[in-house]
Amino acid sequence: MNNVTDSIIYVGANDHDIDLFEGQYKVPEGMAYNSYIIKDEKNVVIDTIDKRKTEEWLANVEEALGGEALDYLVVQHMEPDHSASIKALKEKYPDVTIVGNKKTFNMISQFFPGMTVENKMIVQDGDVLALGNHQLNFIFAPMVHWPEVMMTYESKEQILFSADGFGKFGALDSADDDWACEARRYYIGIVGKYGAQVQNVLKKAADLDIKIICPLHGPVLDKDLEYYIGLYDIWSSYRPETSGVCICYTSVYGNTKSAVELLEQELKAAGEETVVVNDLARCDMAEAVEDAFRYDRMILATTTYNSDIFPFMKEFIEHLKERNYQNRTVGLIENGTWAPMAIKIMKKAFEGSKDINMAENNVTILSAINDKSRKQIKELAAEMISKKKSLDNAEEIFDDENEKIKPEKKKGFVCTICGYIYEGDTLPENFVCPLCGQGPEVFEPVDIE
Ligand SMILES: Cc1cc2nc3c(=O)[nH]c(=O)nc-3n(C[C@H](O)[C@H](O)[C@H](O)COP(=O)(O)O)c2cc1C
Repeated sequence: MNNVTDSIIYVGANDHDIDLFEGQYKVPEGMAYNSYIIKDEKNVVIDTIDKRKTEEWLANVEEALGGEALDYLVVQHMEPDHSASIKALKEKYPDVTIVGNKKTFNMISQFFPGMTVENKMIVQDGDVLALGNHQLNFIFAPMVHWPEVMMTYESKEQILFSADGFGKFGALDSADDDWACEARRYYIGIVGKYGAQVQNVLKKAADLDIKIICPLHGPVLDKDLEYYIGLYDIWSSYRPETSGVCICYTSVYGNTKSAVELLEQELKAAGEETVVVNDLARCDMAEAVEDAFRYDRMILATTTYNSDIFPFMKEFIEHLKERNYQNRTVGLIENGTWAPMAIKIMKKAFEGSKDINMAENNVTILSAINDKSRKQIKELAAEMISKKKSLDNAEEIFDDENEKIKPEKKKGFVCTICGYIYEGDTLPENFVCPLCGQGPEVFEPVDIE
């Protein structure tokens, strides 16, 4: 049993058997499902655990309670990797009071049909639950990444229980000690679409004095918190984190791949330090998506395929758009043997995306590289070098007195059910969300980058 502090005990479990997390993410280092017990006059467990580890978790809870009663279960997130063991816990501790918000209990009735919750506490954003010395402050975090999500700030020991926020892929006993890589792939994959909502939560958290962050996946974070919060601020405001070029390609017979290799050589010869290359047919798609968001520039290289683009490239672009890919420079390379049209199709795909700076010097290969396309590749490399952003001011613009001014944020309202964002200073009366049909009551004000 690992103690987070004298009164806060980790009761989660590692899962090394899971092959795909959330049905799509490869997790070679497994997953940790975290849960925490707070011991005080009233004892609390923060979230349950995936059904794959219910028995181990119940044993951990029992050991941590040491024969004392369990008074509360706080349900921060209803996704089954956290809520699946609610029924089992209730059977073992029938007097436990379940703490959640209105949406939580709607979902409980759906995931556990027929289960009655006799002892429930429905909390509002900002409500406080006193446990004795400890005090739980509930912070709603809608669409980070489900509608019902709330975080919990324990104000005596200054601990933020951050639900899925600040989590990462990988079991706690895995050899992987590079937090950022698997936290970035996890964030961009699972939370990436909801940058505005994460910014909302970061704003609320900025007013708190936080000493420890206890996420529902990955390690407890108890030092250098500004590093982790800083990364979340970059990721959730869709700013590039690292200067570099991410090249993602597909190639059936190797000619488009040769063009990518030539471009990579040209970029490195011109002094580009970081060039990462992903073969979309063979790489982990989530890793390629992570790279696309990490770097400030991207090259997409693909074959024309039955008058469309190659399937893996189509899938990749959809993954980027679903996660609001924006604020990047993009260069395109197409291959075609009788009617190349990949550049036209890829440009169209990004038409609705924000702040995509399409390169002027794109490349068309007619089956195999020739002198003309070789020259285009050199020109594209030169343009990508010239468009390198110095990231310390990438997101800021300088006025003529060379004063750093932040681009002003626009006002908007976010639907806490589906994440749709309405841009405008006021939300029209009786506004209905075009995505999920909910009314104005589910919208919250948000600043838009
Ligand atoms: C199944 C298949 C369908 C293709 N469809 C088209 C097409 O519709 N239009 C076109 O100009 N080229 C088409 N091509 C040719 C490719 O775009 C490309 O020129 C060729 O595969 C060489 O590039 P690679 O070596 O990178 O695969 C097709 C190729 C394959 C294998």
